[in-house]
Amino acid sequence: MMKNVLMIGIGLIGSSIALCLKESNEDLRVTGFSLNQEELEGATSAQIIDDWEMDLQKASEAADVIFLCTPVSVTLKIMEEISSFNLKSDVLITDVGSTKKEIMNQSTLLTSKGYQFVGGHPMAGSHKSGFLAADKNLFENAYYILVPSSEKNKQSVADLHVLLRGTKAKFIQLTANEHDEMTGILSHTPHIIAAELVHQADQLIGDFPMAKKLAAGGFRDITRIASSDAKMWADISVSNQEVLVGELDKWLVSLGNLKRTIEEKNWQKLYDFFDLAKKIRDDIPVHKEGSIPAFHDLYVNVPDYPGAIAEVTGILAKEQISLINIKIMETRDDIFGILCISFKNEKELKQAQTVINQQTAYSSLIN
Ligand SMILES: NC(=O)c1ccc[n+]([C@@H]2O[C@H](COP(=O)([O-])OP(=O)(O)OC[C@H]3O[C@@H](n4cnc5c(N)ncnc54)[C@H](O)[C@@H]3O)[C@@H](O)[C@H]2O)c1
Ligand SMILES: O=C(O)C(=O)C[C@]1(C(=O)O)C=C[C@@H](O)C=C1
Repeated sequence: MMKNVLMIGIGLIGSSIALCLKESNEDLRVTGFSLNQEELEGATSAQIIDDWEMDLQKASEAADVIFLCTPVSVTLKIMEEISSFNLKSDVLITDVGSTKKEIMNQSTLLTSKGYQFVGGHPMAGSHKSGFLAADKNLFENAYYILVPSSEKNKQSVADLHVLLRGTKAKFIQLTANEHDEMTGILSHTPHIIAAELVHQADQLIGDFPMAKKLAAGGFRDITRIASSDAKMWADISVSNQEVLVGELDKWLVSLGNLKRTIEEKNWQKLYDFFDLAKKIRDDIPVHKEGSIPAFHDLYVNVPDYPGAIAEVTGILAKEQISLINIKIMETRDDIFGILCISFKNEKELKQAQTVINQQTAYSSLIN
């Protein structure tokens, strides 16, 4: 029988999930809801959703499954709103928010009415927003965290595994506290630090306009996530306030210690600091399959890059190797560049290097 899935929010995550649902479930009708008609029409034309509705009550009451894919503060409000509707008695409601404690607390508004709620968070994403960035491969091999609201949720968790199998994600269960503690350190704090680094650099650029050109490798790598959506991150920071205040307190202390070590020119202590960080970082399996997905980057040296981009992408297309990102890193003022091409997994990265080596004279490096 046809199941009605309601996607509340059809941005990057809602649209990417919609594509995965449609890929692996034939008997689904996906309806989109948001406040933006242009977005709803665009996502329908792009065949991400089957139809759309701007009446939340009507859409929610017709749904068998509801995905809440809006910024966290909006999700909290919508949970309250839909809890007053006459939803189907067996409706399954889930969300994708980056924090879980507030969401799970709010879910009692739904579970107290007998509705099933399972908190969710696919641990993959991007600094891009909106349905135009939708990607059905976004969650492949990533962890998809589920937070059941009670023991009675077992069947709903199992139903979500089946419904979401097209994501090719790995499902794990955590409590809301475990989730917020870990993501606070591994995801939320890095975003705060990346944004603060950009603010600091902006002051420098005011004094030395030339600095913009020098903001190459290291700065680019550590600040990519500062291009993320401001509303999403303001919401996350407020929602995970307790963990983040604790984390930032620890940072203030450790940065103070580091500052003193540099003031003292204590070379050995600084060496040990960087050496230990390197050992720990090298041991975190961010580049291996099945862990937090990372971009698998190939750096191709292209002295005459305008023609080289077409040549390299042409070879990859011919060999049916899909790239997920391509950028030019200019290291000098004259025409000289390094193409940084990102792949979804290590296998495609290595295949790409092999065919580029075989079919061009460009040198390349995996990093
Ligand atoms: N972007 C990521 O990397 C990522 C990864 C995992 C989880 N998340 C979480 O997923 C959720 C969505 O993030 P995204 O990146 O898809 O955001 P997005 O900005 O791409 O999309 C947000 C969607 O919510 C809709 N929306 C906003 N306000 C609304 C309102 N008041 N009523 C109805 N709809 C409204 C927008 O129209 C849009 O469709 C957030 O809770 C975020 O924390 C994001
Ligand atoms: O890759 C990125 O751009 C992300 O920021 C993705 C990221 C993360 O911090 O890992 C961001 C927030 C989400 O809740 C989950 C994933």
